Amino acid sequence: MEEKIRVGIINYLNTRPLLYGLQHPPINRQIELIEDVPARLAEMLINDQIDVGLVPVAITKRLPQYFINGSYCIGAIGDVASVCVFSQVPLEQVEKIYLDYQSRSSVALCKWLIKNHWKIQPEIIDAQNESYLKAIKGTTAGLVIGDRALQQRPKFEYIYDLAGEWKAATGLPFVFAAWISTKKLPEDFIKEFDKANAYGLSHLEEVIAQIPEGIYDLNKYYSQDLSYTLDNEKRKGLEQFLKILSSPS
Ligand SMILES: C=C(O[C@@H]1C=C(C(=O)O)C=C[C@H]1O)C(=O)O
Repeated sequence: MEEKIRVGIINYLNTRPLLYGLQHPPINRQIELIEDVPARLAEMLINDQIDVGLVPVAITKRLPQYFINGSYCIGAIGDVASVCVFSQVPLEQVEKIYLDYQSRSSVALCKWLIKNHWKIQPEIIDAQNESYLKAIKGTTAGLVIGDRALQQRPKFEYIYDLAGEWKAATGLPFVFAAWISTKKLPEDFIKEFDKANAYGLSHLEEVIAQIPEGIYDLNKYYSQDLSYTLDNEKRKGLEQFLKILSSPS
């Protein structure tokens, strides 16, 4: 039997439509799915433990060569809802900001926004584990991504959505993660893989039906907040972000 292609995928709700597609035939027979948080998937790609992964685009600067596969990504045209700085006070009064240890792209974006868009000078702390969520209070704010961000939303008066802030700063959509590999993948595989992504995205009702009802409207999340197509505008946004990351700050 042919060896399976190891595919790393984020274990948040944001990927569930893509996951749905990948769990269906024929692609499901060709791949082994490995689920983890974005920062861990990035390490797995760097260490050759996966062949392709929906990994944070910010880590491409650590790869000697890379390929962006297919026509789908985790992106947003405006507010994304699940990547935000949460605070009890307005940004101008914030003294410390914790950055999410599960993230790579949003951490880099947040640092850039702090310096170039918000123009504030808080102390920046890299969170090490989940306990930082409890430290977000008073003049201490925190960047939180994924499902945990959706859970934080009702608890905070001030919410700064990073995709919306990027859009305000640059006029462009933002790409958080894309299907990145360090080696060229077979063309026919990419074609099937892309079809599977499209299949999942065209079955949102079924995807949502599999998830227990929570605190956020998933129909809105999948069809308005997140934007999965890696179109020209997103590629422009991605290019601009990668340029920022490679320029000395
Ligand atoms: C939209 C999101 O985008 C994510 C943010 C990432 C990052 O900051 O590195 C990576 C993958 C995505 O899961 C989210 O997590 O909610």
